[in-house]
Amino acid sequence: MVVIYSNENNPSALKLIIAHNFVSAKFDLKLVKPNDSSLQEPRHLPYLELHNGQIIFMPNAAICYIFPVPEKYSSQVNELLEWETTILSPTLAYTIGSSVKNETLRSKLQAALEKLNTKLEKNNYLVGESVTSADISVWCDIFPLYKSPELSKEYFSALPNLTKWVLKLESEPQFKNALESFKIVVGQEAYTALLNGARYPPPTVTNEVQIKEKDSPQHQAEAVTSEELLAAEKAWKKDVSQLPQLKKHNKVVLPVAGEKNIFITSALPYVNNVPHLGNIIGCVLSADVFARFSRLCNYNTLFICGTDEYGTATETKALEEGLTCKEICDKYFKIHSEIYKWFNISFDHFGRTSNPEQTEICQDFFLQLNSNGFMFTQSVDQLHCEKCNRYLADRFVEGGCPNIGCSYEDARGDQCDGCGKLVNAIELKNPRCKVCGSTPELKSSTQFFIDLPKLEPLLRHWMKLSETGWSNNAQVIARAWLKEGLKPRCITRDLKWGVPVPLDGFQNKVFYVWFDAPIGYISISKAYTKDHEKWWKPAKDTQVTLYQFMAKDNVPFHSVLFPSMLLGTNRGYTTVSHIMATEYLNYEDGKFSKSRGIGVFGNDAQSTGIPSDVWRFYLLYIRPESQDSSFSWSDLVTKNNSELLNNLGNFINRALMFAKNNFNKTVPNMVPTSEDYTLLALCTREMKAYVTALEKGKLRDGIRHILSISRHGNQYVQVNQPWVLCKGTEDEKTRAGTVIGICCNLACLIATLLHPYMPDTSSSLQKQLNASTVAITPGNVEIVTLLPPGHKLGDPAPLFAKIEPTTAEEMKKRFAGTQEERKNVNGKEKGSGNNVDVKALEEEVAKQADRVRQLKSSAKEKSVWQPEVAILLDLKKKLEVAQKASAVQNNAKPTGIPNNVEVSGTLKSLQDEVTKQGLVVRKLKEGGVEKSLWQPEVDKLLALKKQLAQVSGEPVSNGQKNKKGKK
Ligand SMILES: Nc1ncnc2c1ncn2[C@@H]1O[C@H](COP(=O)(O)OP(=O)(O)OP(=O)(O)O)[C@@H](O)[C@H]1O
Ligand SMILES: N[C@@H](CCS)C(=O)O
Repeated sequence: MVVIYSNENNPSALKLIIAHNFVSAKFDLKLVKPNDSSLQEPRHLPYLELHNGQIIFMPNAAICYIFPVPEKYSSQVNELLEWETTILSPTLAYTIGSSVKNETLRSKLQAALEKLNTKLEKNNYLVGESVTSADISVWCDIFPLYKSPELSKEYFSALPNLTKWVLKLESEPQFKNALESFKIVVGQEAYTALLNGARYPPPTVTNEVQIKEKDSPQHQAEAVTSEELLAAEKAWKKDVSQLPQLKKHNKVVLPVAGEKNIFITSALPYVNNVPHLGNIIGCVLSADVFARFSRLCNYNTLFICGTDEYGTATETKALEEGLTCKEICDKYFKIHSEIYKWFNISFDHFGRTSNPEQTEICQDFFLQLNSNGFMFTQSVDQLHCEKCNRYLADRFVEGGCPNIGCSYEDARGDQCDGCGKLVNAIELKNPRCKVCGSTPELKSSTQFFIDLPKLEPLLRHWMKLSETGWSNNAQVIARAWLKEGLKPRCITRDLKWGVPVPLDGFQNKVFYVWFDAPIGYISISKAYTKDHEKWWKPAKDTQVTLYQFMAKDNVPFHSVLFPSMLLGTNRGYTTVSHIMATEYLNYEDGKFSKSRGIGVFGNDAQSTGIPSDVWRFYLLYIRPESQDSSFSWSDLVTKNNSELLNNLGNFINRALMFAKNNFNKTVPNMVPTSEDYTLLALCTREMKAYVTALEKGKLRDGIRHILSISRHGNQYVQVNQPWVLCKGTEDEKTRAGTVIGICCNLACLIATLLHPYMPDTSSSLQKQLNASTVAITPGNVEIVTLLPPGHKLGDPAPLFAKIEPTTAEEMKKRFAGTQEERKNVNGKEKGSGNNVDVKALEEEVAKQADRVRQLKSSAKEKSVWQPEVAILLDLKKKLEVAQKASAVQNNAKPTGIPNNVEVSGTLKSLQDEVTKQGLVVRKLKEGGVEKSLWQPEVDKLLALKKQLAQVSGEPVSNGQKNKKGKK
């Protein structure tokens, strides 16, 4: 059951109730007292508690969760919601809620209402043709204003569209019903409550709470307790020379007795393609943020990963590219390594499962489990293709889905993309070999099985002790597996590419990829250090905590199969204590897919010119933590421009520029008042919540707490107006110094907190502050004076650049379809379409060149025009490809193709020919035949590839000959 928790009269709760009235799902509403000790930290009311215990605190996020925004309006709605949070709501609170009248704020409120009035000139709703979250949120803000006759007269009399809209919504059943069931106060009282913290109820009774009314309006609509205030003051005055220093990172990290030893792995990516954004956030990026945070806490941290190179995913790719499996692994290992480097993933070691250590450890594991009685053999029916003379691994066979109710024709041998369910290859209807298309036959073969039912009692006992630290989905998935009862699992295959089974009679078989893949964690750490057993079999006085990051589909293997293997050896291996599994990231509401080439891939991200830190930020901001989430280009642009540029960047740049221009790049003398300690107390709250979130692996929440600190900072600057104070009396000048000094210190704190999320930005900010990263002490989170008065700052520079909103549409177009289709530049094989594409691209290039020229001549920073230059270069490259392809089509047959190779006319059939010829070459090479026999076939393959390259405009994908430069 989803529950809305609120105190009485809370206007933000009204928002959630209205949103709830728009959907059929039924939630519970629980009215609570702000000082109820069972309230979830940080006790912001209202909040939404989901089925899985997840809490959503931000009212706008909760509205969008309850009543999702239609995709096509998401960017407009998000922009309005952002404006509501940062401008409308605080302006209302300060202007109407404060007893002190302020003309500047009054006109700001008037301007905000006028903006809404203009928006509603031609429309019935703020966005689109029906109510969205934006209408609900804004309406609840201004309804109490409209309901006060006096205030209504003052603010609404000249705003007919806005008035009409308020009344129209009030009469709609969802609004009417909510107002009847949940009373709110109207008029000034509503906004005073907002200003004084009704929205953020304090944890203790009101008389202990500092609610201040001064001459100027408060900078926060929140209250802090006297304890929080005292603690903030004490921390600020602390002698910082005693603080723990950040430990130096050892070249080889080993666990140490008595210390916190954190061992982190991220799922080992297959080498069947470039990783896409889903793979990146699901595994390596999430693990990286956690590893960086762990190092910031001075924990002894080891982070390893590597490519998962065996199995049919590799074989399929090898066939597709006409390379050997080894060549595919080498090629993609390099590509993966480069992409992760670009994303700044801080592995201590990035290895590969094709290393010799893998064979040694994997075979040893098997023999040990076998001798412990956890293996048995059994005859298995498998599909065999006579024509290819091989057993067909799951990925090499396709056919009709056997699952009831699904009629998908192209189900894979392991899983059906139509219904998403697992498939047993031998049950496929009308199976066909993916390589040659012929119908395979059923044949028997003896295989090894791991006896999971026999291991089940050990596993159950272990799981009871371990699962509490797992993400919720990991617990649910693992329990579901156990509930069904474990079944034996076949762990050998009749394939060549893999770790050979080390037993007589089985030499032609290899281990199934999911038996060997998790062993990769051990072999990769062995490749990193010969002392790897200190991590895997720690001494009695040394505690190692293993965190494993992955997406949900990997959970069964990490929660059931691998632990069973480890327990079954009975050698005291370290087992996982925290399975940190994400849900799935979707691509603009479709599914990312590596094998099908759908979505944005690591190299695509690089080619956009958007810095890797912005990618990291956005992926973490939308991390699919408790449910699937969607990557959307327009949302990426909105979040960059609102959160990074307008919020975070604006706060930091404002503070540092002000210090440069008015205080000679030096932290001024600071004389903090209780108002400043209130700010510090609020930021301490956010910092504590940040540490708690990160410790639990709630990376998505962590970044929001950093953004809240800069939001507090922006409000503080806005209210204190140091630019005015600076021109005033000596006291006012001192006050300006205090404000700016505190802001520089908050910027320094942000630089540290940002390090796990945006390492480049963090170090660039540190350079601007002339400071270094400080350690975080999770047991004692406080804000100290990191930059004392007199500290010399560096040179300020903008941290983020605006991304033009038009970029979203451009990128959406550019990355539509599959990787293959993109390479083909909008379907060259359709013949006449080509010249049109060339023309369209020429126009795009001209337009983009103009944009770049204008930006450069407007003397904007390089960081502003650089992304646009990258887009231009990419467009030019595409144009060149399209021009070449167009020339090929117009000339019927490309030059340089030997006569024995026919030009097939279509790109698709050429690709098929390359795949088939690749298979012929591979079979000959792997079959050990003489070079004189396979060389002519290699030549034919190269000629075909060349022809394909000319038609597709892509460079020839090299075989060894090219690599060695012999050609
Ligand atoms: N959309 C996604 N969101 C988050 N994690 C993902 C997503 N897709 C895959 N992963 C994770 O990335 C890793 C590699 O996945 P995999 O190679 O199977 O990619 P894939 O795109 O799902 O493959 P395919 O569609 O080709 O079967 C796995 O740990 C998987 O859980
Ligand atoms: N290669 C697997 C993970 C192995 S740990 C995957 O990418 O899903």
